[in-house]
Amino acid sequence: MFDPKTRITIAGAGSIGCHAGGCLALAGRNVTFLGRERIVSRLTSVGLTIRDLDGSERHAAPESFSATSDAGTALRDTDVVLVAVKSGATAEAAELIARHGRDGAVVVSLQNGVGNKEVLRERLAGRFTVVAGMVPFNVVPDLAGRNPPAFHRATEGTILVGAEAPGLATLLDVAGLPASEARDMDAVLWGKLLVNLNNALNALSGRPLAEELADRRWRVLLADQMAEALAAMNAAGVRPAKIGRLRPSVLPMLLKLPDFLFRRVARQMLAVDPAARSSMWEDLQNCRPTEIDEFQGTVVALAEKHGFSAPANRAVMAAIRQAETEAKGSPNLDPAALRPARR
Ligand SMILES: NC(=O)C1=CN([C@@H]2O[C@H](COP(=O)(O)OP(=O)(O)OC[C@H]3O[C@@H](n4cnc5c(N)ncnc54)[C@H](OP(=O)(O)O)[C@@H]3O)[C@@H](O)[C@H]2O)C=CC1
Ligand SMILES: CC(C)(CO)C(=O)C(=O)O
Repeated sequence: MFDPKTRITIAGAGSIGCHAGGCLALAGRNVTFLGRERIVSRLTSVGLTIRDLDGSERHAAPESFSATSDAGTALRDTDVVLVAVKSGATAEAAELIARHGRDGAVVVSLQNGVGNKEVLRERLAGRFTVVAGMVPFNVVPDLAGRNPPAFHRATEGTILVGAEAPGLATLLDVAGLPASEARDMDAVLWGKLLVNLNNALNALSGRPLAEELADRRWRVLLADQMAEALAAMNAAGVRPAKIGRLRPSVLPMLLKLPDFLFRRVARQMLAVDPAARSSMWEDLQNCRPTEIDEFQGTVVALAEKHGFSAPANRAVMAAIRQAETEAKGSPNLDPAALRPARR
C-alpha cells in the first residue's frame, strides 16, 4: 500500500513530530513538516538533530525534508498525515486535514489520550482512514541556542499503530523509530493513559522523571491515581494493555514498594535519561494549556459515570489547573501538597 515515495506530512512540528519526522527523513522517506513559523524557519535553515537513547547524533539537513507553516501546502497531496499536536489542538488539525487533505489519505494519531482518534474520526471518517497510534517513549527537545534544534529519545519502546492501513507500521519503522502493528489499539491507549497519569505529577514536582519516580512519596500519589483509574476501567469493562514489562494490575502495589526494593524490581521504569521530563512539564514551563482533561479528566469522568469518585485524580487536576492559571511554570510542589482531603 505504501512505497518509499509515499508522502508523509507531520502535523505539529514539536517534540514527537520533529523526532518522528527527523528519523523518517534520515531514512529517505518523503517528509513535510507542518509547524509554527518559529520552528519552520529553523528547520528550513539549519535542519534538525536526532539524538538517540545512547547519545548518538544524526543530522537531518534541510534538503532532506520540506517544512511549512501553510496547511494547504503541507496537506494538499500527502498520502499519510502523522498528527502530533497536543490533544487540545486535535479538532483544529482535523479541520485543516478535512479542508486541505486529499481523499483516501491515511491519518494517524501519534498522541496520548484515549479520545483523539475519535475527534479525528468524527471529522474525517468516510474520506480518510484514521488510525490510532501510541508513542511509548519520551522525547526531550533542545531548542536553545543557534545550533539545529535537537530531539532526544530519552526512553525505550516501540511505536504501535492500528491495523486499518496495511503496511503503515513498515513505512514508519526506520532507524531510531521502532514501529509495529497492534491489534487492539483501544487497550493500548488505555494502558498508556495509566502511564500518563504521572505526566501531571512530574510537571508539578519540577523534577526530572528519573528523580521523581525514585522518590516513594511521588510514587504513592501515582499508585493512588492508578488504582482509581483501574477500578473505573474495570467497572467500564476496559482492559488496559501492558505498556512496558509490567501488568497494569500490579502497578499500584509495585509503586508503593520502598525505594530500595522498587529500584530492583522496576529497573526498566527508572531507565530514563536523567534530563527527561513529561510533556506536561514542557506545557507548564511554556505557559501552554496541558492535556490534564484528557488524562486525569478522563479517569474522573469514567469513575463518576460508574458511581464512584476519584479523589486522588481530582486533587492532581486541581493543582494543574492552578498552575495553568498562575502561568509561572512548574510550581515545584512538595508531594504532601497533593494529598486529597480523604487521606
Ligand atoms: N513529548 C513527549 O515525550 C511525548 C508526547 N506524547 C504525546 O504526543 C502529542 C504531541 O506532544 P509533543 O510533541 O510533546 O507536543 P509539542 O507541544 O511539543 O508539539 C506540538 C506542536 O504542534 C504545534 N501545532 C499545534 N497546532 C498546530 C497547527 N494547526 N499548525 C501547525 N502547528 C501546530 C504546536 O504549536 P503551539 O504550541 O504554538 O500550538 C507545537 O509546536 C501529545 O498528545 C503528547 O501527549 C507522547 C509520548 C511522548
Ligand atoms: C513521559 C511519557 C513517555 C510517559 O508518561 C509521555 O508520554 C509524555 O511525556 O507525554
